[in-house]
Amino acid sequence: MLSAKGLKKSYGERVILDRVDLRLERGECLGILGPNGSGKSTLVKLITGEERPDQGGIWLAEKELSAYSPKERAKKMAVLSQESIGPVPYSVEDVVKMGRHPYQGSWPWLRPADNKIVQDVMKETDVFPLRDRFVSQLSGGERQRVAIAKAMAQEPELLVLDEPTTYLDIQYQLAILDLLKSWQERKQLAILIVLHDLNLAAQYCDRLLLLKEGRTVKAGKPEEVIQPAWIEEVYGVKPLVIYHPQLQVPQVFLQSNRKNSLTLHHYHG
Ligand SMILES: Nc1ncnc2c1ncn2[C@@H]1O[C@H](COP(=O)(O)OP(=O)(O)OP(=O)(O)O)[C@@H](O)[C@H]1O
Repeated sequence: MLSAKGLKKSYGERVILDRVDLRLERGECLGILGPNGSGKSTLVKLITGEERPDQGGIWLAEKELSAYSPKERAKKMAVLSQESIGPVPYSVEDVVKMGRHPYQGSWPWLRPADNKIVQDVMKETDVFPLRDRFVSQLSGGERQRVAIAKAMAQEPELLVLDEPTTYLDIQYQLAILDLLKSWQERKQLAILIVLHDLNLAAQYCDRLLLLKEGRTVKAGKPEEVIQPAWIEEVYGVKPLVIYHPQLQVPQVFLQSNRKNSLTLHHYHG
């Protein structure tokens, strides 16, 4: 569905991404991990065509990304950022309808078949009861569901998300990721997702790519990537990695670097 080879990007003298390769099959979820400033969002910008690489190539469904018109590209790929829909004064239904833009023909642009898709995705994402509300009146979690509904209405084959759960509480984080997972399985959707939460990434992603200073340090299945040595190399912290008792995926337990000194302090009264 998506492949990238030898991606390099610099801003001025600074190399932000250096020889990054990736491959994503239909129906697969690839998580991009790495510390602040490691180049994750820059990688996303290259893949969505917002920025061009200095070197290397990107292929979307076997065709070079730069060969797509914006409309053709939008039929293949939908993009969702942290705050993908601002507090705009449009109704939820109008925003979801915007997802049908790439399929817009001549007037009347929203055919009955388009309208049915809009109604169906609003029900699937549970925003149907909110359909007449202004997006500006919704909570962050509700807005993110609307953003997903709009992306679903676009009927992409690849969905690219940059930290979609950052501002959400744990209930909404799981709700959004579960929604994406079922969409992935039902439609064989390919997902490329930037996540900061290593534990959620290990649970939801089929493969992970770990970046440090613009380079791939490790790529592979969660059990290959979420290992103490790689985490320490990339983040500079010493985690405990334990397998989830029910899901059998690696989970990271953090412990403060100050733990020993605090214990000593306590001990000496
Ligand atoms: N347009 C730009 N011009 C100059 N430098 C930039 C530009 N965009 C990003 N950078 C720099 O590139 C580096 C990587 O940024 P990027 O946003 O890709 O990191 P990230 O891994 O997504 O970080 P975070 O986890 O904090 O969101 C940072 O040091 C950033 O300051």
